[in-house]
Amino acid sequence: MSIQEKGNISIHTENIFPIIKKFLYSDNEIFLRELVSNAVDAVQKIKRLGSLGQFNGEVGQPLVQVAVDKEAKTITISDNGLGMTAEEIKKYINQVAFSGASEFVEKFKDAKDANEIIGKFGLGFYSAFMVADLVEIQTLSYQDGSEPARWVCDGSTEFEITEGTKTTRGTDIILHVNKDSEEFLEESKLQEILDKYAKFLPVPIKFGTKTQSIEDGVDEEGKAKYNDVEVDNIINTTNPIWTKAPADLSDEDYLNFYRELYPFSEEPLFWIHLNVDYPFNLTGVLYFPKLKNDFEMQRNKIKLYSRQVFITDEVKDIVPEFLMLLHGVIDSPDIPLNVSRSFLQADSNVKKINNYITKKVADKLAELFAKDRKAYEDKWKDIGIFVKYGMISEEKFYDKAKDFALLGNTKNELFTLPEYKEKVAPLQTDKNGSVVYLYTNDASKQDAFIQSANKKDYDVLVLDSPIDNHFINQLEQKLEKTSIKRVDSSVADKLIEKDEVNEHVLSEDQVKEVTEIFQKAITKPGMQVEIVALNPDELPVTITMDEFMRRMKDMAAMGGGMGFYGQMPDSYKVAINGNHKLVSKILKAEGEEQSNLAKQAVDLALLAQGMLTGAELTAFVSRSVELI
Ligand SMILES: Nc1ncnc2c1ncn2[C@@H]1O[C@H](COP(=O)(O)OP(=O)(O)OP(=O)(O)O)[C@@H](O)[C@H]1O
Repeated sequence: MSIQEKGNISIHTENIFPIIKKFLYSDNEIFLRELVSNAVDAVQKIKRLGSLGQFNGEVGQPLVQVAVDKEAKTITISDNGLGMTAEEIKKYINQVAFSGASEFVEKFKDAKDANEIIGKFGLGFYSAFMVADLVEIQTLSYQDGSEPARWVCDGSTEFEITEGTKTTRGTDIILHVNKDSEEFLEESKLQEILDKYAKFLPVPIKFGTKTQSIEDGVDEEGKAKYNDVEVDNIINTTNPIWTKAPADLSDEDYLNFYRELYPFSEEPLFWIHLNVDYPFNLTGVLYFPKLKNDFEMQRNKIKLYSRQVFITDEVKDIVPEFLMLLHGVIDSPDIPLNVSRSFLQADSNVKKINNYITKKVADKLAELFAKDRKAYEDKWKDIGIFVKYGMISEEKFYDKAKDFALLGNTKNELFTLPEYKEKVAPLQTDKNGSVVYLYTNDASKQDAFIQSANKKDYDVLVLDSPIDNHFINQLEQKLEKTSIKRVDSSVADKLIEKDEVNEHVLSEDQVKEVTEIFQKAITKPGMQVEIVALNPDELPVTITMDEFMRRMKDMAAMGGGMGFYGQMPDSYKVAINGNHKLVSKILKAEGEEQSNLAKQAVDLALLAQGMLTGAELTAFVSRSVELI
């Protein structure tokens, strides 16, 4: 066989392959994605040429094959696509689409992974050199009178084009796998990579064969007979549901697809089919999962595809942050995959896509709410977190969600924001005209406070998830004339300040005396005694932390830039109900009996707050035993 041409791949300066290898080593598995998608492209091109009447031959059954030969240490990717002439190889393969290694290195400085550069430089084909030290192309073009061509290159800038041996239309890419990459000669490894990147490619991809049991007539007893036969192992589904019209799909189709993507997950709550072609192209299906407690585990479950080729499951900048817990697939050829993250954030398509997804999610929730409120309420436990997170982080989402966000109270009733305001405004408006919403973040711990509030016919919301602190702040900013207080931030009578005041039964001197007695009885630091005139039915002693102080401390603890408050010692109010009969009893008592009664009352209040521990708890128990 005579050599037709020897030459240099047109890159200036030195060899780029060592650079490719060095920089891209971490995800060298993408060579298969690149070569298989080139093969798929070639098959689709011949189909298109056929339908345009520019190719009159037999298009045949489109097929891409991946084969491995362990002995020869080769991986071959074959297609029956349009093939290439020797001229085309020179044009498309030899002229690497950038001007040189120096530009490459310059541009690649900020890139974090191979994805970011491979496509950008039209290097898809050359990713083969990440795993092979010799790459061979055997190809036959569809064009009339074409000769088969062979190209071979050992990873230097030198190549060789000769006559080829291919007798049917299409291309074989043969990789002679290098020493470091022998793991790719394992079928299981290749299967895994194909599953990851090629599972939904639009052309059937064959990877070896598999045994299948098929029905073959009946036996003497009339029972079906089965025969084991070898069939092609087609690794992909060529038309996944996101490429179809929603009208052609049933709920079962969506659920099956979900099961295929996340085999061991619980059923999703509902889903949204995305489908736009202007001003950007995007299709996909997003599922609302049933949330578990471990949110981190559930992030990064959205897979990003470009024309059915898997690209990444890091969709952080494409999907709004608050929807990162959704699962599913997004497919868009319009997302720039080959640029750095900071560029992505500024990209106008990405912004539009972000807004579109947010809007679709809001519309879907509004629709579910309007169509079947009961079903929506049943799901609220799971979707509440998305909705609240969305309301906090995206203004536009807040505006839509304010009509379908729900607030739940300690009686397990759910209200929309307007409904809740209407419910509580009559009783819970303070003397300044502000409506006060009360909430608990731990209903069992704050039970005594909840009961006191309920006695006054106040309603208490349950806002006990980690996101609720932020949600409360957001609501206060957005809702007019509304303040939100934790139910234990004050004694019930003072939670909502009214004009009417309870009469004190104590004289001024008695107030002083009671204050002194209790101050002596308290051993914990940071406790402020205050004598208040409450309903005689209320508890004699109540310990509270001021709402403002508590929030500042919570924020400091979460690293919210409130360091100053974080360093402040805890400070509590000890409210003594001057109208309680125990207080008159204490006033009448003397000496040790008096101080013991006061101590006992304070300890009971501490106990109710879960603040009585250690030696103090032990002392309380012995004192209690004495008293009974
Ligand atoms: N299997 C094939 N059959 C026919 N032509 C091919 C095949 N593989 C590669 N080519 C040709 O070689 C060109 C270069 O391929 P390469 O993968 O380097 O870049 P690309 O596919 O154009 O872009 P990218 O892969 O970066 O998205 C292709 O555009 C195509 O014309």
